[in-house]
Amino acid sequence: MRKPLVVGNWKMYKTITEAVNYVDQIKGALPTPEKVEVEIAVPTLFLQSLVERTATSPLKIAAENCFYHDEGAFTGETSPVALRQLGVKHVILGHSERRRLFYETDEVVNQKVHAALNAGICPILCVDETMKRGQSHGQVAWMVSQVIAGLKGVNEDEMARVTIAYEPSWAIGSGKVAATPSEANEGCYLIRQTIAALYNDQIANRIRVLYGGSVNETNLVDLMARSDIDGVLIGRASLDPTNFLKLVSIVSASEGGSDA
Ligand SMILES: O=C[C@H](O)COP(=O)(O)O
Repeated sequence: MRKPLVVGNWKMYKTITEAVNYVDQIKGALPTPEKVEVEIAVPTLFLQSLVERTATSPLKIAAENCFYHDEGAFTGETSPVALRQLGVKHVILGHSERRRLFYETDEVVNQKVHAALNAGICPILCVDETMKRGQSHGQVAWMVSQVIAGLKGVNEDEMARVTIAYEPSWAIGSGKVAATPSEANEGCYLIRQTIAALYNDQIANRIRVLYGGSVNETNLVDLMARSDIDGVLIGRASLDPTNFLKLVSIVSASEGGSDA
């Protein structure tokens, strides 16, 4: 059984005051980490302060991005080694917003995956589809190609630290147009099949695959009941602490559909 993982992605929202208030509000109210793992990915500016505030809490703080070199003349970038030293465990890589707005290619994402793994950080590799699958079969091939390219050179041992997030960009950010639970599950299933083909069934059954895109209170129960969805990456609906806690409790109460 794969343990569910809930990751709130704040993107570029909140001030440090809002961030601290939010974390103080939820850090003592979460289910035990044996039932569900809960993280929030926050802007780099807030990492140190929030990691310190959550040191004894089940809430973990993740990074939204990192660079693919450990150090050097890279103005404005964030070293994965420095993240690790802060106590950050997960980093989101290859989010569709970074691919689209910051021109991150598959090669860049793959370099970042390696840099994170080498630094001792667990990557959450995001893969995307830009339009509904029924509208273009090429979308499936494209999504699968991002999995293959993003994981190029990652060995079997390292795969134990990788999480994949299926985030169709047509479902991101609207709060309304989510993938249906069966579409979301199909995307996660395809990713798992790709991992089985690239590695083996054991690794495919062990890896956590998250769904992201307009997750909310209404669709989360159904999403979590699906066999290949091991958790969620939540943007907009994670911004309000009370709402985020509600979503975490839905995942915690889910029986989980995972097969492994
Ligand atoms: O990282 C989170 C995803 O971009 C989903 O965002 P959303 O829940 O606002 O659609």
